[in-house]
Amino acid sequence: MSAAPTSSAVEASLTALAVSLRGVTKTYDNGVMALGPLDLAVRKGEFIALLGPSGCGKSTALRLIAGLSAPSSGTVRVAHHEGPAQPGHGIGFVFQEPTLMPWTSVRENVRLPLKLGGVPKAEGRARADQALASVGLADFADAFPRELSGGMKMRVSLARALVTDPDILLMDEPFAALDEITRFRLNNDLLTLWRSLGKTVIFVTHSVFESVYLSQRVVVMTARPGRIQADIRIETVEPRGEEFRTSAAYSDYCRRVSAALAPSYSGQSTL
Ligand SMILES: Nc1ncnc2c1ncn2[C@@H]1O[C@H](COP(=O)(O)OP(=O)(O)OP(=O)(O)O)[C@@H](O)[C@H]1O
Repeated sequence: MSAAPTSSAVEASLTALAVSLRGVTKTYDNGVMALGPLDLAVRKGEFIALLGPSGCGKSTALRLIAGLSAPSSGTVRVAHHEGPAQPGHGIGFVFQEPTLMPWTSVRENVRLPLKLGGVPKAEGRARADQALASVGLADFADAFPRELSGGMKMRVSLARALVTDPDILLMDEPFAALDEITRFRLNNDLLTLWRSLGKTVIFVTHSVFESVYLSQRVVVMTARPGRIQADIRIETVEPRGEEFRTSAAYSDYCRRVSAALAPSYSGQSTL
């Protein structure tokens, strides 16, 4: 019989978690049961992909983790915070749309979270420039959003999420609207950033290929109400790069993830 874990061992395993959802459900006011019960644990520094059919509750799960919405039951725990997370505290959110303010510069767009947090202007500008440099846009701080391509706008959105130096980055289909070449480039740049910054990333996507390429774990969700259908660890030589995309291991993982996803689509029209 194995010995019971000591309290310090339990404490150590808890502190290693960035996010934990236990028995979480979400039913909206209109009666739609979007989620759950959902159990999910994400370790600090881990990069996970949440993959599932449209409407299965992926965005709902991110909103609960971000503290933008409350669960109907169960507990959401973010790092050391019990209960609802405080928006903007330790969490950066990147949406599918870059949602930039068209009337002001790229630098001011990135500085916004710091401005709202009361950070002095000079410091905010310096930190915004630093965040822009980290996403390869050092030369575009004075440009306006209308002057940028779709991929560049998404980089600005990423810089804005990083400018507060959050521990956790929540990304909701950020590259879905981009062409494939731009998307691949952003995938690589995101991996480079993740390796250098050591943040926990939860990345929502519809794409099996993207989920396998980016993440250490692909969490496949069922159709609504979203639960965990499969949790697949992607083990490969790190740091992974373009050669991973064309490897046999990559194809094998994509097949496994697709097979795990298939039941979530049963009964749904594919038209
Ligand atoms: N504020 C809301 N009020 C009522 N229903 C909602 C609300 N937000 C989402 N829903 C419903 O909850 C379900 C889950 O939505 P959610 O956006 O979380 O799914 P998703 O997996 O992110 O979908 P997609 O991949 O299409 O973006 C959907 O049926 C959606 O219509």
